[in-house]
Amino acid sequence: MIPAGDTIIVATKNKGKVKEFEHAFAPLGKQVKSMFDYPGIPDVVEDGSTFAENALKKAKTVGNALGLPVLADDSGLCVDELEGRPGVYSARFAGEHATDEQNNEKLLQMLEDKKMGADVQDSLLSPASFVCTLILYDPATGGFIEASGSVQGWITADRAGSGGFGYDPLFYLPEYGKTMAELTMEEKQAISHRGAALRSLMAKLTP
Ligand SMILES: O=c1nc[nH]c2c1ncn2[C@H]1C[C@H](O)[C@@H](COP(=O)(O)OP(=O)(O)OP(=O)(O)O)O1
Ligand SMILES: [Mg+2]
Repeated sequence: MIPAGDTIIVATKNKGKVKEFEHAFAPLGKQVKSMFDYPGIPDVVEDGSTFAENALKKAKTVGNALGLPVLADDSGLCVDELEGRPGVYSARFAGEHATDEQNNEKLLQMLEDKKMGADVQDSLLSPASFVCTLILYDPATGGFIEASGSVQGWITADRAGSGGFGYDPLFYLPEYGKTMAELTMEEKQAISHRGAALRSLMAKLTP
């Protein structure tokens, strides 16, 4: 049930996600609308304990309000040395309305504090993974399809790159010798948690 028509509504207020969805859906001839196109829809309180719970809450709240099928994305960064944090709290790690920059600072600070005293002078601070859960929800039936993806890398103290968004400049991919923020949109889509989740969702939609 890929929503019919030439528009797909994504229940997000994140401009970085919007760009990635636009890039992914353009080849399918679908234009992306986001919460920037529906300013009347109130913020969804993301109080779930899993990415799936939060994605479903965003999808249902927005889909029911609009009476149209919507796609929602809940995603985040899970850092091994921090026992999986910030996880579902990634967006507000440094506070309720934290900027990407503030969240990145807090993450590096915590990891560097933790590493103090260790003899390793390594810029790679901890293994980590990005995780994304997508939900496509249809308010006409109440039904939804869920798909997830993840990608493994390392948190680096040597931040680099200006592409992408969020924690991308800190997320180092050893096999590329680059951070996620140094990849092109095509490259990021090919390996990212969101790219993987989108491919999984597509596979579930087209039997
Ligand atoms: O590809 C990514 N590259 C870098 N960082 C990323 C990525 N994907 C998620 N992240 C980080 C950003 C944010 O700190 C959190 C998502 O939080 P999340 O609640 O899903 O999104 P959000 O609040 O920015 O927008 P919205 O809820 O309106 O979709 O994880
Ligand atoms: Mg959010």
